[in-house]
Amino acid sequence: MKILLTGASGLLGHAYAQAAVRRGHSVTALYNQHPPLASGLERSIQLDASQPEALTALCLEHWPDVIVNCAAISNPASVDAVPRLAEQVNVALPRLLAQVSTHLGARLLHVSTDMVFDGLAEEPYRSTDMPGPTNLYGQTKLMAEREVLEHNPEDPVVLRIPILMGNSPRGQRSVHEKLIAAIQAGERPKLYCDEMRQPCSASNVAEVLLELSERRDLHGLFHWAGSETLSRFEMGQRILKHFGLPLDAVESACREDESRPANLTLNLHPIVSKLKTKPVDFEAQLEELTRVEPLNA
Ligand SMILES: NC(=O)C1=CN([C@@H]2O[C@H](COP(=O)(O)OP(=O)(O)OC[C@H]3O[C@@H](n4cnc5c(N)ncnc54)[C@H](OP(=O)(O)O)[C@@H]3O)[C@@H](O)[C@H]2O)C=CC1
Ligand SMILES: Cc1cn([C@H]2C[C@H](O)[C@@H](COP(=O)(O)OP(=O)(O)O[C@H]3O[C@@H](C)C(=O)[C@@H](O)[C@H]3O)O2)c(=O)[nH]c1=O
Repeated sequence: MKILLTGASGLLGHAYAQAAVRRGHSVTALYNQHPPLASGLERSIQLDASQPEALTALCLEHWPDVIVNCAAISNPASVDAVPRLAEQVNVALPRLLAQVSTHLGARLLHVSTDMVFDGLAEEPYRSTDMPGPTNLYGQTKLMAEREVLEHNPEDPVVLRIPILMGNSPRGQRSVHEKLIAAIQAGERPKLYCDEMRQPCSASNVAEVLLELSERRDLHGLFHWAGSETLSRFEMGQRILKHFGLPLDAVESACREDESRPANLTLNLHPIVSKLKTKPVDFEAQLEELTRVEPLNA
């Protein structure tokens, strides 16, 4: 298949590009500031999502079978810092991709987040549960879901995912990379013992996205996550243990404000029983981590 991938230089986009190339698909990778590092790409094209005209022209010229959207201003602090750009990348871009993919008859897969929920539920969140984002990042991602489902009514996939583990292309993005860098910079990070997450590896989510790219019969709004829920403090302790670092290099803390949802555990039905790809536990996610120099060092 001809796949057009946005956000190919990011943590998830890089993992998806590698998986899709391995499966023999033709991947055209879009990026903004950082050229993608995956090998075997058909083409890499610099394209700022805040300039929609160029993207439309590219889609019409390239006419992909599948469009996978991994581009975003991808965390709450960044969205708060650049709200206008976040609206363009997190909301206007998915809307445009939904409109163009409908016109092309292409399959659209859009990545969303567990942070569309308020974190107050007693039970794991189902994909039919009422969202209630507690920060601007979650609000932009929820708006994007609605844009995709409205403008691509045919057979879109919106996949909500949790915080991702994994080795990022430039070695600065993911949980263990940020944690170890802070410790190496002499900090003693405070990790929240009252913030529960269901982390998953970028490689496992990439496999799910790839399977869904190929399974046009499966479409709609789905949840995917790891098989374990743990606190951010527990995640930190397990990462330190994995790398043989002293456990007292971090300290336990409680969340200071309600903009950080407490418990975002997701219910993975119905998709978990329909896919060959299975959720991975935290140990398997740790095993993937290597403290390598950034790929483009
Ligand atoms: N990582 C996580 O823990 C989680 C991520 N998600 C979601 O998963 C998806 C991927 O996230 P993740 O891989 O972490 O993101 P990253 O922050 O690692 O990468 C973001 C990507 O978006 C691209 N991008 C940013 N701004 C623009 C722009 N103006 N024009 C074009 N491209 C742009 C970046 O390109 P460049 O760097 O080249 O500028 C990069 O490729 C996002 O939708 C995110 O919301 C959801 C839950 C958790
Ligand atoms: C988890 C955590 C964060 N922080 C601080 C560090 C940082 O300044 C800020 C944000 O934390 P993080 O960088 O982990 O980002 P976070 O706000 O947890 O967002 C995460 O969730 C999903 C939605 C994503 O999209 C990911 O990109 C990931 O950034 O909070 C603590 O002080 N203690 C903690 O335990």
